[in-house]
Amino acid sequence: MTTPLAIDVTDLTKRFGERTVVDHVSVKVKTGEIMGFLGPNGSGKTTTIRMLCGLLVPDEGRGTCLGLDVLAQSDAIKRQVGYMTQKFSFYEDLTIEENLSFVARIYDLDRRAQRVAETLERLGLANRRNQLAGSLSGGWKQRLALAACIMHEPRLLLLDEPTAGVDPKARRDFWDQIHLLAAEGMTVLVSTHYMDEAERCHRIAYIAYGKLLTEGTVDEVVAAAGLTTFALSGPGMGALARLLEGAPGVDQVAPFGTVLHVSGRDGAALKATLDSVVNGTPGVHISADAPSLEDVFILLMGGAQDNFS
Ligand SMILES: Nc1ncnc2c1ncn2[C@@H]1O[C@H](COP(=O)(O)OP(=O)(O)OP(=O)(O)O)[C@@H](O)[C@H]1O
Repeated sequence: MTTPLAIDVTDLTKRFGERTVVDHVSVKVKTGEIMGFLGPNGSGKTTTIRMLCGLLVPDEGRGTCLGLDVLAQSDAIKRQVGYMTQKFSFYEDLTIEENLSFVARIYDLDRRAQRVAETLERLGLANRRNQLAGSLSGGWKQRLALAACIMHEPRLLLLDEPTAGVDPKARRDFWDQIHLLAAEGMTVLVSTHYMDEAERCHRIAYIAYGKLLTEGTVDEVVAAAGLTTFALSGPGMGALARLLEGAPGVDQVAPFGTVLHVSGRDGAALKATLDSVVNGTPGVHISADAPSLEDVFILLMGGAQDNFS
């Protein structure tokens, strides 16, 4: 049996005044899939996500979200969406449980006490139910925010840069939780700038200047970029980086700690440049390396800027 599509949209376009902010974007997301949206600041990720779930009406395009028409049935879609924005707010002098009860009342949910109890349990907040929200660390605050937006049992969860400013352990816990929700059948759309978050998504889409440049699993996106990458290490990496910038076959030079990643789409030209430039530099070690997602995104961003300017 094939998994049904939670999202199936074609040519979504949004203009603000003269500017086309999202330009004919087509996306399919399966039910229970975690889809990450990446791209430079202001590239249209949030606008795309908001159109996908009925929060914003597209100027062009068509399609369905949760089996409902994104143009004609946006109100019905919205009711089945949980949206965790970057800036979530609580009453700091209310406990976790009181905050959730308050949210349940605002949204006029039925079975309020039961929903609050179930959500506390589901997100591992039950032991802390009496703790004041104002005294929580960043990671627990974020978990409370997640609890607040899944209490009405949405089928689609939108996370806008969910772990900005949260420490690595809390980020990992948060992502474990997101995977549990997805395994229960919730579809999740995430916008992020973090490579480690991207790598936790089932699929990713890269958007720049309103255009969808690539999408797929991390491995597919890396393979589709067709990059050859070499890792250089040894003395004088700074000087070597300056020599290699813009040389034939070199599309990008990026330091990763003490190692220099040098990448290009023309593998033979890149190898020839490295042979001639690095030859004669004593102590420099070169090895072929797998391109990282970050290498690919930096390249895509550079290419998009060239096309845009
Ligand atoms: N309601 C609006 N009216 C006018 N312009 C808008 C509106 N909403 C967004 N924009 C503009 O559209 C562009 C895309 O914004 P969007 O928030 O979708 O980008 P983003 O990729 O999510 O960015 P970031 O990574 O910075 O959050 C930006 O230039 C933004 O200023």
